[in-house]
Amino acid sequence: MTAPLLSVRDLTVRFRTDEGLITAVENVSFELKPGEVLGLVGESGSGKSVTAKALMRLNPRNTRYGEDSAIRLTPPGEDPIDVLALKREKEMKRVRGGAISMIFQEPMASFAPAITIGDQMVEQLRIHTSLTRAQARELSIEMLARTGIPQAARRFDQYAFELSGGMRQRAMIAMALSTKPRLLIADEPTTALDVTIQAQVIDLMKDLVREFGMGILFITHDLGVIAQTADRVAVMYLGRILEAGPVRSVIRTPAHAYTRGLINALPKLTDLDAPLTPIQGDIPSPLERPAGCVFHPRNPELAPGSRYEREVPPLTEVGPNHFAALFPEDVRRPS
Ligand SMILES: Nc1ncnc2c1ncn2[C@@H]1O[C@H](COP(=O)(O)OP(=O)(O)OP(=O)(O)O)[C@@H](O)[C@H]1O
Repeated sequence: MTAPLLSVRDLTVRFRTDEGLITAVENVSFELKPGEVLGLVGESGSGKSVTAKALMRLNPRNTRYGEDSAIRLTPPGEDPIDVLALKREKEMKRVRGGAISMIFQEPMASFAPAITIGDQMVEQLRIHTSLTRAQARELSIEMLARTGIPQAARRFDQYAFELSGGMRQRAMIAMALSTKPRLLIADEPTTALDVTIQAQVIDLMKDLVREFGMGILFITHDLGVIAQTADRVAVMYLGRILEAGPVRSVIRTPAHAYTRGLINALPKLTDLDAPLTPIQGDIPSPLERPAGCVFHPRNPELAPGSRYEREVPPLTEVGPNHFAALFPEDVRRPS
């Protein structure tokens, strides 16, 4: 069995604020193998970005991690890295931009406006590899070309604002992958792109995963994108994973009412007249997290006084490698 590249155990992330302690992520556990794409899906505020940033220790100073929380990164052939135990900036460099690269929704955020794309790529390679300047230049141009950027050598000398949106996205991916990270975190990387370019970028990422054997954590609120991209998916709501499993199994046979709600809220191309059915109610403030199952106030399938109002349901196996936050007696077995 392949050892997991990433193992997240009981991750709890809280923020100290003037209004009190905010719990953004609570007891989240998952694993990612080399060459695997794990989708993290959920509505705005569910804790996806906070989880991703914890993997690179990018959360701000007011962050408090749970005492039992552990994030372990094991790059193949290297010693494991206990990410939450890293103390100094120098140690964190091994993770940030080294073992892990991150790409964001807005590529402008990844590029400094007054430095050419090429200079930034070379700089990053010089920090994380032992390549000479000339070798770093050569590799950067090759990576730009690999991501489908025409005239890569000319683009290398341009600034981010000189590129179109789709082109910038590709340049960001080229930069993130040039250091050959073991894990790529992609936070809503295609949301701002039009659908054709989105499909191209997704195909490109899948090719590169296969070629480099890296793992990808793909974060999005769009289950449709996850269906196209991921091998496995974890569904988050208010800081908790409510369902996780192989992507087909979760989308075809969702076990949790929240996942069913997300699926029913998707437009159906086969029936354009069908009304969209949004999940009822609003996401509560993280300062007022519901007791029991965090989704219970919005769950139309629960009777008043249900156990889910008081007790946190465990992640129970509902199918092969497929888990949902349900008490075992509520798991519907296919008849
Ligand atoms: N530095 C911070 N201080 C206080 N609260 C924070 C901080 N960072 C994030 N939060 C809160 O943590 C919760 C989870 O935020 P997060 O950004 O991870 O959600 P998300 O699922 O990524 O949403 P989106 O899809 O909108 O990016 C939110 O309620 C957010 O307001």
